[in-house]
Amino acid sequence: MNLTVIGTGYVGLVSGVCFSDLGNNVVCVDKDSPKIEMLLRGEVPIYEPGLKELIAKNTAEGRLSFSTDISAPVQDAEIVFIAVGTPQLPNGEANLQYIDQAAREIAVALNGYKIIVTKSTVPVGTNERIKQIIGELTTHPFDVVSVPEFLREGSAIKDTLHPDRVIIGAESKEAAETIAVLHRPLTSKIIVTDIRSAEMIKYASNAFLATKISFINEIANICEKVGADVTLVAKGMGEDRRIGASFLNAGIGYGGSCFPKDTHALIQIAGNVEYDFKLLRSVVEVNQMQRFNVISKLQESLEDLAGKTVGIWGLAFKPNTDDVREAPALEIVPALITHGAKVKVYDPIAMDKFRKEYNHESILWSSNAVAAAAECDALCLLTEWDEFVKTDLQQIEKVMDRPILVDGRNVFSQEQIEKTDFTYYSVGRPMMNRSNAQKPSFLNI
Ligand SMILES: NC(=O)c1ccc[n+]([C@@H]2O[C@H](COP(=O)([O-])OP(=O)(O)OC[C@H]3O[C@@H](n4cnc5c(N)ncnc54)[C@H](O)[C@@H]3O)[C@@H](O)[C@H]2O)c1
Ligand SMILES: O=c1ccn([C@@H]2O[C@H](COP(=O)(O)OP(=O)(O)O[C@H]3O[C@H](CO)[C@@H](O)[C@H](O)[C@H]3O)[C@@H](O)[C@H]2O)c(=O)[nH]1
Repeated sequence: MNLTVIGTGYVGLVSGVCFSDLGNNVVCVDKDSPKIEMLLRGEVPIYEPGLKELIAKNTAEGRLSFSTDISAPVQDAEIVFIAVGTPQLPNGEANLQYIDQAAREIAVALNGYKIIVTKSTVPVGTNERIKQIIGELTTHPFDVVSVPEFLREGSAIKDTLHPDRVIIGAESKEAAETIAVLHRPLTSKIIVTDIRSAEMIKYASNAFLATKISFINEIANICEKVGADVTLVAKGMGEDRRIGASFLNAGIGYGGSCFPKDTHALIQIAGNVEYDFKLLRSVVEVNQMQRFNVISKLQESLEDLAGKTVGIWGLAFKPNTDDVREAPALEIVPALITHGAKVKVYDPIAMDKFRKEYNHESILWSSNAVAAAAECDALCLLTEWDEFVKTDLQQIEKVMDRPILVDGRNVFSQEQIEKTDFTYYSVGRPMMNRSNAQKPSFLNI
């Protein structure tokens, strides 16, 4: 099929590239000309494992191209995807200005029947709004279909090529069938719904996952007070198939471009119909507090942070991405500086993006993990990059001024810590050090 994708960000680029890899002809369009120029030079504007290779392969085979012009690609396409951003407005609602603009541009370019697929995450009723905007500007026939996207950054290609399910929200049976045919090579689990339900499935899914994270983080906070270990608790809970083991990793809370904005948007969607989504408001509040547990633990171990040097491992909101949108590091690093600390930071990929969002004279930008730990009074792990997880902690403690480690993602085991002199704080697990003999863990018996 001939496809055009409007918006060449994490979702549009990955979807376009994967559809081309399945044999479709795809044009990825973006109004950001430096981004398109990079792609035309064979460079990739975002970091996503495997993406560069897949772009090179499909451009070389002539199925994938890039453009800043929307007209010709829309005219040549049977299906036009909208994958533009829907960022958060100050009041929490989704900003639909990019959606509206894309809809107007598609309408003006139309030259005959097309299916317009919304992949962006949009509030309930937005696809009807897109239909109205386009309908007012064209006499050509078209259908609007909602196909919300569920990919995760860092595993976006795998998620796109092997989705758990594909949701198709449509008014037209024929349009739904065409979109189902396009997705059938990816999965047999295709669920067709009305458009409003499809829009709601996306927000409800993200809100539920965010709820799981805030739930386990609160359990972790209680575990710390009662002397239980949240990793064992999560393991025990997760074996119950009704609960499931995923998204029960306690830590410093969720970040990223989706959960924070989509939970706020759903609270607003509910509020607009006079429903107070109390549970979700608490999920957001718990998440906001959780990241500052790192600061409390540093204060517990160092007392006054003024004049201390703290190493930070990880700036991206999760591993395997360069995305720092709503990353916990963007609040933790400034908070440390406000308390008077010097901060040495290192991330394998996200340093440049972080620096664009936040820079300060109290930050030392380190070139590797060991350098970020060197001469520090304490070290905090904020993102569980493999590089940190596989580090030799004995080497790290040697380069530090004081062996204090705050692990915001629970990546190190009791056995690893016992081989060191670290005073080790994690989330929902007991503090460990040489003088604090731990009860054995029974996890592997
Ligand atoms: N990032 C994710 O992991 C993810 C996953 C699922 C769903 N989503 C949703 O998908 C949507 C896109 O997210 P993203 O992270 O890919 O955004 P992004 O900010 O990375 O990319 C959006 C792109 O759209 C372009 N754009 C905006 N208006 C345009 C127009 N009129 N014409 C052409 N290009 C235009 C921008 O220049 C930008 O490059 C959002 O609604 C988001 O909530 C994101
Ligand atoms: O047990 C867990 C799982 C995740 N996280 C955190 O939650 C955030 C989000 O992680 P993840 O969901 O893996 O990444 P995203 O790329 O933000 O993907 C989410 O948001 C996307 C955008 O809507 C959806 O498409 C995906 O299905 C949804 O998982 C990150 O900060 C993680 O560190 C935890 O703290 N504990």
